[in-house]
Amino acid sequence: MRRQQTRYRSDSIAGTSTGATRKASLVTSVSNASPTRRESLVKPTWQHITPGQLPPKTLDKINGIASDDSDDDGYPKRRPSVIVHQRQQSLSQQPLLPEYMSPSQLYRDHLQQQQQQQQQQQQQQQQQTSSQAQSQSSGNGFSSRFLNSMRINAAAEQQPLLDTGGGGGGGGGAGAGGGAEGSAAAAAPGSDGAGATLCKSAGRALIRMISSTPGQDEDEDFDIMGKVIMLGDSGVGKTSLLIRFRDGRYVPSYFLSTVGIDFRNKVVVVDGTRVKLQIWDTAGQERFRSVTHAYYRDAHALLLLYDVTNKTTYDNIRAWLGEIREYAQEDVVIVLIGNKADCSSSERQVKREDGERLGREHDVPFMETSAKTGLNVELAFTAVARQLKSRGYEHGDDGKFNVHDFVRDNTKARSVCAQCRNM
Ligand SMILES: Nc1nc2c(ncn2[C@@H]2O[C@H](COP(=O)(O)OP(=O)(O)OP(=O)(O)O)[C@@H](O)[C@H]2O)c(=O)[nH]1
Repeated sequence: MRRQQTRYRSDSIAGTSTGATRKASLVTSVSNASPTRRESLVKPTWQHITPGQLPPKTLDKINGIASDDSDDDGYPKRRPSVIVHQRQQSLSQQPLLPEYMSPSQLYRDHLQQQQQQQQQQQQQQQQQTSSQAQSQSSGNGFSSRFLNSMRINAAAEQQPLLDTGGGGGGGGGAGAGGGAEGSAAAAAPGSDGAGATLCKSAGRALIRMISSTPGQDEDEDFDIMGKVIMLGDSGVGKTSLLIRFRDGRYVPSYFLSTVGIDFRNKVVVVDGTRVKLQIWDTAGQERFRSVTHAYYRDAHALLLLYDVTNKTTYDNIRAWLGEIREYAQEDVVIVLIGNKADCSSSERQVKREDGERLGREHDVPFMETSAKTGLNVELAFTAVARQLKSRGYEHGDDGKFNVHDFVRDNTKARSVCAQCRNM
């Protein structure tokens, strides 16, 4: 299914959100930094990506990084400390949208665009209602079938995102997930590229705004809270992985792309300690990059994803690491994830060994996951939760948790799901 083509620019990483020339290097997520990690980082360069389609040829080489990442530039290094709360404390004061989202002109512009699009849709809807079953809508060229399917799709998508019951579902074939899939499949063939783009943005944006309404989990009690950000190219499966972890289900979303940024909370119990993960799902598309940069700085952990069926997303991991060095804290926990491990070997473009090598090179734990089958999804978030708990050692942990060992000991081998095998 066609997804919007995205072009990454190398200049998108040139500036900082603060305007300061920050050159602090991201040394490691653990205290004994390996010098090889610093030296192996290469200059971030983005490549073209067409999620869901065959990627363009990988560049022959990626440029070497300027080694001006010394720590003595005087930039104040703010270390994110794990927030330790007492039980029964509520998160109800949390803003619906964080205050530092509003200064982003990019995001405001985008919201404006969406409002215009929604107004257009409402007008279209009124026209359709008055003309009773007209098959083609007048005006901007989008068919009524397309617009209807978009509404159905938004409604179907909204349900699982709002559902905090977690109810197992799995499989993604039934209920709301199935509805989303069905409407997506119905809409796409009838919509041209521009239509698909509108649908991706408008549909998902609407969902995001609605689903950001404070939910029942805000009152959940916890001992430790950590902010986790999911990063990676568009289409690697960040949203799918989050939904799988949060709700235990897989929702195929063929042409819906995340707009801006959103978060979900989930409490993970680690040896009796309740660790609340505030998980931020970012948009992989380059046009939202400046929005998400603002969130790196106080993140405790980053899940950095690539798609094992798309080599370009793997190649871009180095550029992502460059951004992390630029914007995140030095001691942020990073977990490298190769998602869509359920897919067959004929679809696979990145070997597991390549992921392992990249992880070693940058001194970050690596695992392959599948949002579709659930493979290692819990592990990814549990590893982060354990690491955060380890840092909040006043709750009894000795602080000697080793995330590398934990991931290595608990990673399950990939399995190919029957559906993918038959694709
Ligand atoms: N086979 C398979 N498909 C997956 C998996 N995870 C995600 N997908 C599919 O990949 C596509 C993109 O998934 P998303 O979760 O929307 O990707 P994303 O990284 O959030 O994309 P952006 O929101 O654009 O940044 C969707 O069609 C998903 O159904 C997986 O583990 N296995």
